[in-house]
Amino acid sequence: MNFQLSEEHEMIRKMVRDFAENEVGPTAEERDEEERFDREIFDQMAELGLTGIPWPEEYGGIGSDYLAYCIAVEELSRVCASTGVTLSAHTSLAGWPVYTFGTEEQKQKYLRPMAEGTKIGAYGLTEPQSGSDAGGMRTYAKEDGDHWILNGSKIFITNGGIADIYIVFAVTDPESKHKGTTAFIVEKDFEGFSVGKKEKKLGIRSSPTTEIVFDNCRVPKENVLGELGQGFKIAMQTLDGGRNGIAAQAVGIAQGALDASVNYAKEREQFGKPIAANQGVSFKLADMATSIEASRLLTYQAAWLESNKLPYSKESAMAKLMAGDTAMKVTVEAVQVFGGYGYTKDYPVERFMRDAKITQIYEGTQEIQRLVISRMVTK
Ligand SMILES: CC(C)(COP(=O)(O)OP(=O)(O)OC[C@H]1O[C@@H](n2cnc3c(N)ncnc32)[C@H](O)[C@@H]1OP(=O)(O)O)[C@@H](O)C(=O)NCCC(=O)NCCSC(=O)C1=CCCCC1
Repeated sequence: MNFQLSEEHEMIRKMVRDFAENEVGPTAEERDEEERFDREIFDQMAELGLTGIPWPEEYGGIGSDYLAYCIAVEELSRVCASTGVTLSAHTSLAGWPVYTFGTEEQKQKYLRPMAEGTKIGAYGLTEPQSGSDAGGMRTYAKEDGDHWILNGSKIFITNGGIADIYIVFAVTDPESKHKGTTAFIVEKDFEGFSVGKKEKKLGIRSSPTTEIVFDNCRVPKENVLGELGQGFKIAMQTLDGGRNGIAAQAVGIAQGALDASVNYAKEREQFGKPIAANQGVSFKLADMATSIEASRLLTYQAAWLESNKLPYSKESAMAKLMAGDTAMKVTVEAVQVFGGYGYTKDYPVERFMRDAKITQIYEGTQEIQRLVISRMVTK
């Protein structure tokens, strides 16, 4: 067993950290305030190869692995969780299903531009009536000659409105329950596709979250992803890998909050000494650091398993559960270390705290992670 990252992984971490600190961090607070997505940052990520980390060069990627991708999401989220999730949804939720289930033609047409970063990807599963119960979706697809006609809507779509390519799930055979769902690749310019309401959110405010609407949306038959009726399994398998990305995002948020807290605790003096000299503060920092390290190890393990084509559904759910709870706990503690200043926008910890909350909700709530884990440990 080797816990040392490879030279390639260390190099990717250093490259992304430099980029995050110099290009992403300085505008994070402003973009959060203005709820503004910055396409230029995405384009810079594309130039660095970050938009296609795990995909082979033949599909426009840099041919690295899922661990390198998680390290990138972690480092981005250490300064800006919105940028972290933009990359996570783009890679894990849009790129992955095309790479795994797409035909050669679909990979060249859709994965390549996503990997090269000329197009942005998104994933549409959740509907107003079906969140945790993903199988309860109502978006319906009907055959019409060479096309499928989609009707319905999806909500809470990360990268909604900025994405060019949407991986969408719809019922093609209502009689067959889970086996009656099919995955489609929908382009933003397809007739009948539109972007609906944009959400105003507590956190990850510079990552757009919207509704997407299908009003007799015409999808060519060659845009069915995988087999007819295979959609639910594609959706679930996609989420397994997506959870690694969100676990990495949570680790990054928590690390950013810890780093800020350590610096502050060493500088801030009360009663004639730095507050870090008090065990009431330094023990908090010790607990924060320990939970982050445990979350990181679970996350890297899940990403390593995925990279090595070993089963990882349980491990990715565990990583997301542990890291999401850690991010929430650590960021609340970070605000406490900063005291009154932590509650203001003069320091980043209030943003980290707001951003952390979503990691306990999306890509499956913590309760759904427990459901997935408990089903696997009791089977
Ligand atoms: C886990 C879950 C609650 C399960 O459901 P049920 O009990 O209805 O389904 P069940 O009876 O477990 O299964 C049906 C078939 O499906 C196969 N399968 C299940 N998991 C998997 C899997 N992991 N891999 C392969 N096959 C799977 C299962 O074997 C069965 O097949 P069979 O009929 O036996 O042939 C599922 O619904 C879920 O997960 N919800 C959370 C959604 C949720 O997480 N959104 C998140 C939306 S996206 C999002 O939040 C973000 C997007 C952008 C970025 C940020 C976040």
